[in-house]
Order: sequence, then structure tokens, then C-alpha cells
Amino acid sequence: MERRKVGILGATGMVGQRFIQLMHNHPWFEIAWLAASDRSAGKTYGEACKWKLDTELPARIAGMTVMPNVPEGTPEGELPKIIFAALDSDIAKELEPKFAAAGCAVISNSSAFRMTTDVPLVVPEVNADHLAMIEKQSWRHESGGYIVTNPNCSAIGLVLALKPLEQKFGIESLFVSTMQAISGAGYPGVPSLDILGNVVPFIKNEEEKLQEEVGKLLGTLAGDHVEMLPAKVSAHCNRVAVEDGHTECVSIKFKQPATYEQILAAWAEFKPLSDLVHLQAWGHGLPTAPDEPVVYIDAIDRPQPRLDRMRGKGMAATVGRLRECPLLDWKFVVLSHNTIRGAAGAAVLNAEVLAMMGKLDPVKKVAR
Ligand SMILES: NC(=O)C1=CN([C@@H]2O[C@H](COP(=O)(O)OP(=O)(O)OC[C@H]3O[C@@H](n4cnc5c(N)ncnc54)[C@H](OP(=O)(O)O)[C@@H]3O)[C@@H](O)[C@H]2O)C=CC1
Ligand SMILES: N[C@@H](CC(=O)OP(=O)(O)O)C(=O)O
Repeated sequence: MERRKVGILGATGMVGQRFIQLMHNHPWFEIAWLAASDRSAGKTYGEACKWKLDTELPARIAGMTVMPNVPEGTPEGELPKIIFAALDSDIAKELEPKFAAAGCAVISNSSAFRMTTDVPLVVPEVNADHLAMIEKQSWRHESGGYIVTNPNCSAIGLVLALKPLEQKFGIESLFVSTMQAISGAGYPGVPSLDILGNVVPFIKNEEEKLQEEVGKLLGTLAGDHVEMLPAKVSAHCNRVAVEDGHTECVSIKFKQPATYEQILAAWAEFKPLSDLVHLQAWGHGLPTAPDEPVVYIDAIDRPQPRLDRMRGKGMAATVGRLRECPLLDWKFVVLSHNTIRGAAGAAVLNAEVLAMMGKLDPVKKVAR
């Protein structure tokens, strides 16, 4: 099968680079277009980008010209209909609708439209059914375009661990305290003199995003909107001197009683995409989905970012230290890679599911 041409908006940033790393050899997607700010447009990608990943910048990508950040900046017919977006929220608010209006499927990583009623906020293992909401977006009838979002990087690891628990026991309330890696702040990010040997107990808007996104992700699709999960969520978000990988300490109260063994079984049995992962009809399943989205590690001092963030090629959440909580019912630690599972990998997996649903072939107008 011919690979689908895709573009990346914000291609030179931390998340943009991960998109390139994850997709330059992707079996379904071919990177055909890169865009960033006016500072970068017109340069080659190799000139414009400070490549920060530990794999080589692919030579083909280094030689590509960075395009302006608007659909009209690209000659007619050369703009891919699938656009991965890794922009700051304020910029995304302005630019993403322009690409949707130009008939593109915008697979967004930013927070700009996550809580908008008709925009799906999706982690495929958790709420793939919410993708149906794209059909409610007005662009669908005007140009065929739409916007799909993935959550905040801390919310993704957390909801992967929570989904099987919500299904089995129901969640009444939740307390989460995060230790977030510096790569989460983009490049150059937090000044070294602020973070070296230090912890910063504030990340702008992070606690609010984490609290509300969990409600939408674990909520129920009800026609044209999502009914939020009515659980109480309290988040504390902290920046720590770790390069990659967000760690979260969680205390949880359930609606139904749950034993230690039942909780471990809920995580072990959680393989919601296994039919798709192993689907042989196309010769392969979803290329980016991990076999096991949630892995429990039975060791007294795990998970740890350096040792566990690359589980499932950076797409699995690692859970550990399940024990009784004297305040709520149970407590545990969850860790996931913030720029892979928490950002670019999440968006690529959303696109793979959309491809399987036939929503990318081609991205086209639908009748009202
Ligand atoms: N890092 C992480 O772990 C996560 C990040 N996110 C979100 O992803 C998005 C990107 O984050 P990140 O990659 O870390 O950020 P960076 O600061 O590293 O990169 C920002 C990118 O946006 C581009 N840009 C800036 N201004 C404009 C503009 N006016 N028009 C077009 N492009 C522009 C930059 O281009 P140039 O090089 O030309 O300046 C660069 O490519 C943000 O919304 C962030 O909140 C989400 C989850 C996790
Ligand atoms: N704010 C997160 C990363 C991020 O960019 O989140 P969001 O996608 O919600 O803006 C962090 O610092 O680790």
C-alpha cells in the first residue's frame, strides 16, 4: 500500500522532532511537509532545527525546506491532507482551524481545543469511540477537515492506569502528585539555574488541565458531547531535574471494594486494542500501539524514569508500588514517556486508528 503523505506543524520543536523520529520509517505515513515559525521558514530543516534526540536526524528530512505555517504558503496540491500539529496552545488556536478549514485532518498535540465540545480528546486504548465526534465539526461538511487532540502528557499515563480501574471498580476520587521531566517544557525550556539540583512546584495551567482532561477522557460519549466522569480529581504538578519521563504518585478511592489481586488483574487484562494490534488484514496491526499498554512492575523501587520510560518503545505506562492508602483506598506510582506516549506517539497512534476507521483515505467532505 502507498504511504499517506503527512505534514508536521511545529516540526522543529521537542515534540516536532519526536514526530520525525517516529514517522520517518513509518509503514503508513510519509513525511512530505514541515512547517515552523517565520524564523525557520525558508531554511532547510537541518539549518532551522537544533536536533536534540539520540538518533540521527534523517538526511532526507535535514534537506527538506521548512514551509510557512499557513495552508496558503504551500503551492496548490502540495499540502498534505494529514497534518500533525505540535504548536504552543496560543498559536495552535489560530493556526489549527486554518488547516481544518483547508480540508486537513489536524492531529493535534496542543491543549488549544482539547476541551472544545465537538473536538475528540482521545487515547485510543481509553476512549477510541470518542473519535466519532469529528463528524459533528462544521469543517467536515465545508472542507472535509477536522481536529482530533491527544491529552496533556501527564494525563495520558494517568488515564491508561485508571481506565481498567474505572471499568472494574468505579472511581470516586483521586489525588495525584506529578514529577515532570524538563523536556515537557519544550526547548530551551526551564533555565538550568532554576532546575539543576532543584524541584519547581509549579507548571502553568498544568493542574487544571490534568484535572479536567481526566474527566473528559474517562467520560461517556452521549450523542454530540461527552459526559464527564463525575469523580473528584486533585492534582499537584512539579517540575523535576529529569530529562524525559513523567512520574506520578496516585491515591485513589473506588466506588466498589477492590483487592490487591483484583487491581493487578485489572491492569494485566487491559488490552483494549489487541484485536487491532494483531489485525492481519493489512499485513500488520497498529504500528505504534504497545502490546501491553499498562505494565505492572513488581519491585519495591520502580517505576523509575531512566529504567522504565522506554517500555513498549516509549508507548507503555509502567505502574508499580501498589499498596493500601490510609487516606483513600489504594495508592500506586505510574510513569510514562512524556514526548513519546505523552505527545508525538499519542498523536501518531490516534492517526493510525483514524486510518483504520477510513477517516484518512481520503480526508473528504461529508454530506450534512
Ligand atoms: N514537550 C512535551 O512533553 C509535550 C508538549 N506538548 C505540547 O506540544 C506543543 C509543542 O511543544 P514543544 O515541542 O515542547 O515546544 P517547543 O517550544 O520545543 O517547539 C515549538 C514549535 O512551534 C514552532 N512555532 C513557534 N511559533 C510558531 C508560529 N508562530 N507558527 C508556527 N510554528 C511556530 C517552533 O518553531 P521555531 O523553531 O521556528 O521557533 C517549534 O517548532 C505545545 O502545545 C506543548 O504544550 C504536549 C505534550 C507533551
Ligand atoms: N506542560 C507539560 C507538557 C505540555 O506541553 O502539556 P500540554 O500539552 O498540556 O500543553 C509539561 O510541562 O510537562
